[in-house]
Amino acid sequence: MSTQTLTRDIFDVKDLNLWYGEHHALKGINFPIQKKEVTAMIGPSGCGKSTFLKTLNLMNKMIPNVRITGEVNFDGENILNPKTDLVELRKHVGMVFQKGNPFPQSIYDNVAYGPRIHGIKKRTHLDEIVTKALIDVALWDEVKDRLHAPALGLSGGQQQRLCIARALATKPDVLLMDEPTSALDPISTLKIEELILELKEKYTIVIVTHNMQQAARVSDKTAFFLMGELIEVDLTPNIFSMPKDSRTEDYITGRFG
Ligand SMILES: Nc1ncnc2c1ncn2[C@@H]1O[C@H](COP(=O)(O)OP(=O)(O)OP(=O)(O)O)[C@@H](O)[C@H]1O
Repeated sequence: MSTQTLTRDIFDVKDLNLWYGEHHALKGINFPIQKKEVTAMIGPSGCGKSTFLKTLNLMNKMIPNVRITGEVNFDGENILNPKTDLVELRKHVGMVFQKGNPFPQSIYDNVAYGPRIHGIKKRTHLDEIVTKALIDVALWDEVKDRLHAPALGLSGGQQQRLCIARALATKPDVLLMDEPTSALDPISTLKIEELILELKEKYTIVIVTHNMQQAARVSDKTAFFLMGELIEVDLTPNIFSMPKDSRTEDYITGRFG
């Protein structure tokens, strides 16, 4: 999969539909996502934000009874094509979940996990990758003296930064984040938000958040989902100050959801 492309859209999603059994969870989504921007997805519970996010690296492909139609073009290739190599795709499109979910291994082994899967065995090379990823998430100073201690001994906020480091260690192009701060205290949340703003220099970030202030603080574009439909996507200040659709306005002004 080439990481070179002439267009600024890293994803171009066309007429995407997804069903869980009979339930039509994503309805005709058309959504270009631009490189090196932060795109936030907001909307009431159950509107399909996580489902959409997971479709970008096919995390939901293995769920029984899922049917997906349309196109999810990543770097010019439709990943819905059955030939897509999922391990390779997830190397390029990493994911961070709601709650930091480190493996029950050392801090070092958590970060080295992805590179090892991709065949990197040389200790000096792994050391370099682990150090860089931990520096990138501003965790290095806190853990450099205990790299071989269990990752589960870290605080919740540190665990979440470790999981971001683990995702960064395979050098992805895109980082998908599913409510990455919902289980964190305000200070840890602030650190992750600062990190997102730094990471967007190098990565494309797509984030699901329930926190509209967070979307306003960290994202360049905001997409509003409602009952499986993408109602509108625009520059974040436009969505929060002059949304085009009355349903977006009702949601952001707290009239429902
Ligand atoms: N594995 C699954 N099997 C069946 N239905 C599912 C599955 N995952 C999600 N759904 C359904 O699909 C719809 C969209 O769910 P999704 O998790 O994408 O919404 P969301 O907007 O991310 O919600 P929340 O904000 O509460 O996390 C919901 O009705 C949900 O119940």
